[in-house]
Amino acid sequence: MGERAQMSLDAVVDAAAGSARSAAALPFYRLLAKHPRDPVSAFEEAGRQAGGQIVRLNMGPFRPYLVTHPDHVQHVLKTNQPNYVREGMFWDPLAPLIGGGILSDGENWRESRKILQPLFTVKYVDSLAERMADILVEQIDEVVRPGEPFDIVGGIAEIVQKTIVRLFFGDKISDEDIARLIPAYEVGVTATAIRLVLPFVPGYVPMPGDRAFRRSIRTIDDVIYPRVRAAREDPGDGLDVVSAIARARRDDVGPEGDRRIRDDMVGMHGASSETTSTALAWAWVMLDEHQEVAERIYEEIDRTVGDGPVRPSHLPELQYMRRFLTEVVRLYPSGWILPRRVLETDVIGGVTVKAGSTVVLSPYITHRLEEFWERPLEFDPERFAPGRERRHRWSYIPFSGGPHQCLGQHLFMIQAQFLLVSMLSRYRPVLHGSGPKRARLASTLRPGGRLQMTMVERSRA
Ligand code: HEM
Repeated sequence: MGERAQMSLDAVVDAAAGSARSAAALPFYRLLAKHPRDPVSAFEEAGRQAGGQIVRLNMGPFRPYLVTHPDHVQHVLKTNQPNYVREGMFWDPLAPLIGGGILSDGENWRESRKILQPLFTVKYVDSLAERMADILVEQIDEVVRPGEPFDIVGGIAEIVQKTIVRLFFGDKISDEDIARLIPAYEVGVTATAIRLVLPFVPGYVPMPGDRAFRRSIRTIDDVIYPRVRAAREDPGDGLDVVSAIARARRDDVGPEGDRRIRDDMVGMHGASSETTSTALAWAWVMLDEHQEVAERIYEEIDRTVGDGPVRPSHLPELQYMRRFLTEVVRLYPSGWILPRRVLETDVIGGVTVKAGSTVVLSPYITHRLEEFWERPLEFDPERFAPGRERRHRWSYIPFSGGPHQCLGQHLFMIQAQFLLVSMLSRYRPVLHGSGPKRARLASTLRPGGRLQMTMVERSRA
């Protein structure tokens, strides 16, 4: 029997919820068995079979609803958002790392959001832009040795993370502490990845990676708490994020106040560095796979920036680069799944979702729905050219939407443009290894395999 037939057999009218139907069940465990080493392909296939309908992914004891149709996404993220909280099986494993601040939900999240929102307005982020451009160039010069291959995922992550830590902590953090913090964050976000695919395994059952995860938290806390205390003693008027938060939280005294700032700093690092690094790793893969796109980018950089250093005033002119990045995060949205717990039984698009269950939104799948995207699997930045494809507002959700919408969207765009232009105005990338690159499961979807790239000095005529 085909999977679709199986699904429709499983779908029954739920009398208790009036005319609402139960969601069809999709035997996800079979897809996992079919792609044993590649849960991302299993998930992609589930998305194709669901075709925008709400389905329950049957994983044995755990059966989350997969919600991908833009109308349904809008319902969960906006229309009835308070009913869908960011907690539950997917979030719980990360809770010891991210704590109870900006990446949580409820009252604490609301308070953090109110404090952090002013730090991410276009105006405020633009005021950091000069400094960000300088920090990035420094970091690129440290990591990139022209003519020598470097690991794309690791190398780009190093540049991005160091830049973010410098922006967040200003000169309140030493190079030695940065060198301890960054690997600890890396372990923190990767060690629990296995619990994402097996979210029904309770926290008390030991899993590979648990001890490394706990060690990483100890290191992070060892580095961050003293910085937080120092910022609270003397917040000054610095633009760095920890000082700004310390000023905003000057009334939250004692260890609890320290903890709230720590949670927001760690939450923001988690939300910003892995997502940005992953998107930028894919950017290099896309440049390599689409030479005609790369040529247009080179031409735009030559025309606007030339061989001088990129400055914030160049950014508005980098129109094609923006479309390119917008398309990169469509095809490879770093936040590929957005899980929520359902508080009260609800009906979405005629289908009942039950209280206590988990709803999984997936930008990755929504961005690939044929009904809403022309040639969805093709990489084509021009689809974002003014006046081109018209689309459903909620069919493009790389930065989520509604009250939890990403705070760092503008920061990402600026950082990504600075990084790419700084590198491409001086070098041409040569990627090693051939064939299409597959997404690999981490807390975000990184390009898989050992991807290496050599930066070759440009010859200018
Ligand atoms: C390619 C880059 C990025 C992508 C794809 C991305 C994506 C997302 C997504 C999907 C969410 C929503 C999570 C949810 O609804 O559960 C989110 C939230 C968030 N992002 Fe980003 N993000 C990126 C970069 C950044 C950067 C650079 C920052 C800078 C600090 C940042 C800060 C945040 C914060 C603080 C939240 C939590 C907002 C809240 O729940 O109130 N992000 N991001």
